[in-house]
Amino acid sequence: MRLAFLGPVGTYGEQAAQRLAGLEGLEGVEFVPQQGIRVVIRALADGDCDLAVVPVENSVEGGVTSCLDALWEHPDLAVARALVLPIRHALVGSGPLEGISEVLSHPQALAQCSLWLGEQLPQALQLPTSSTAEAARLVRGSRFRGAIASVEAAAEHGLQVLAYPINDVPGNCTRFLLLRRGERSQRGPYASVAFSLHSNRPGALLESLGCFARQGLNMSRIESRPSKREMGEYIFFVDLELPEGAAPLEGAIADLTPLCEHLALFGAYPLSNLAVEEKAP
Ligand SMILES: O=C(O)C(=O)C[C@]1(C(=O)O)C=C[C@@H](O)C=C1
Repeated sequence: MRLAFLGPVGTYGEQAAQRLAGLEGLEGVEFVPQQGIRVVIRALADGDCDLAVVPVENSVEGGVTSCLDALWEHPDLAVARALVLPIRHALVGSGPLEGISEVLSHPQALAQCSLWLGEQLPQALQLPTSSTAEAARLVRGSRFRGAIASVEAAAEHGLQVLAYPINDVPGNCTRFLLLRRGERSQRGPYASVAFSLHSNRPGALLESLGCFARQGLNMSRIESRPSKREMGEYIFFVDLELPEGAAPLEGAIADLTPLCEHLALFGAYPLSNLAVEEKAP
């Protein structure tokens, strides 16, 4: 079984992929690194891989927009499981911290460390890369370039840890999804849906959210993304808690369907939260 993740080795995506494969009880998994989140999803959609792991939301920076857009574009993909991973960034490199004039990393990681960078390396140029581990790979051999990546990525790519932890919020964590092709389940403690509405009129969004409220479903997240067709037209992404099985979800979807131009259930699935487990005594 081939599992696509955001490469190269040493990304948080790889850590999440290994944990999620373990939680699914999968054996003999071949972890296949890819060059970007959209490429990860395409590897699954095109049949090159059987599973994919992608980040969907960070506790500080919010939704990973490329993941949300790709889910909307691929109705053949389903969410099988979710995992919240604590994210503890390090500044890694080969020279002393004082000599660093360029910092490379994934834009999400640069944003998650922006206060630290502003205080410790205010003059350094910030350069975006396709992943944190790619940044680590690129700074090898340089004394003036540093990367924001995990401590594991530093070891993987033969770099020193120059500062740790450097994320601005101590509880920084990212939610990852395990995706597969095929039917989207309606059974599980969490569900993700997205919809676009027929009409842009007063109360239209309120009416659509009422479908969840009437079934007693708690929304754990709502986020809108532009439809990309015209200004002011949106797709709404909603995560729901399903404490009482599939029936309330089926009821909500039945009520919501006539209000929507397009409605997609990405699946109902279990979620493991390693950030909560880390805090537990
Ligand atoms: O670059 C990585 O290591 C990733 O796994 C990507 C990613 C992201 O896209 O959010 C994952 C976790 C962190 O939030 C920072 C970067």
